Amino acid sequence: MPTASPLIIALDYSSLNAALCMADRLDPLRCRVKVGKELFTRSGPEVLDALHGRGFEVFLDLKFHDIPNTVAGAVQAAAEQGVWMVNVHAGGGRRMMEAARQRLERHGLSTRLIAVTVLTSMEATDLAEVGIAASPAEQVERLAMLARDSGMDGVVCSAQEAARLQGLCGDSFLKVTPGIRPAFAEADDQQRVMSPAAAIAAGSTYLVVGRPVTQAQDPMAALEAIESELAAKV
Ligand SMILES: O=C(O)c1cc(=O)[nH]c(=O)n1[C@@H]1O[C@H](COP(=O)(O)O)[C@@H](O)[C@H]1O
Repeated sequence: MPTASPLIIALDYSSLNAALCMADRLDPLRCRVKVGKELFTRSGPEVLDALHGRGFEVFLDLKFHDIPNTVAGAVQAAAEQGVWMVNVHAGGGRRMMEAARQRLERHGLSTRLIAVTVLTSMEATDLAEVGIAASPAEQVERLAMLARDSGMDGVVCSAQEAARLQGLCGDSFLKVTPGIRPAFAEADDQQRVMSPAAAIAAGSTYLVVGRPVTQAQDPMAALEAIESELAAKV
């Protein structure tokens, strides 16, 4: 039975053991989990089997960005390992995203496929340095429309852009929002942040939360504080 919770806990750990210790304290009925580049590079697919075995739905966050054929193969490989969601970079363009979508369809794979727009660690000056004159909000909007037209199920964006995308792309287009910072947490390297309750109110479908929980002195208390904040808003 998939959880109704919008929370995705980022298991950004440097070892399989550390990630599974955290997972063992979490409840698959109350959250999903995310496996990213560091953990996957260290542990390989074993971590996916271990998390699936514990009943978690897994977002495999490897942000594929390459030529269409390579990305299509990587997305197929992820989906065949049973992950719930996988992502690519929208900046890889229409042909790359369409190839990934077609590959999943051809093999009857139902893994959710989403595209990263503008990383939540970036602000306008970072975009300017890589030659993008648009504001983060404008660039997110552009890439979200391209992602939608290229067959993506949704996008990764900051919650600050979620309300605008809700209007443009509709309810069923997933808005997966990292950069979630409850009042008790530091921003760390995130630039475009929002609190859990504000993010849901803005139209986020899923909230990706890492360090505010995983680096907290008491991770379970931090998670419960976020759950209470969300429950108070319902
Ligand atoms: O695709 C992602 O998950 C992602 C995209 C993005 O724009 N920003 C972003 O922070 N993330 C991921 O979301 C998680 C956020 O973690 P914390 O900043 O620790 O809450 C990390 O695992 C990032 O890799």
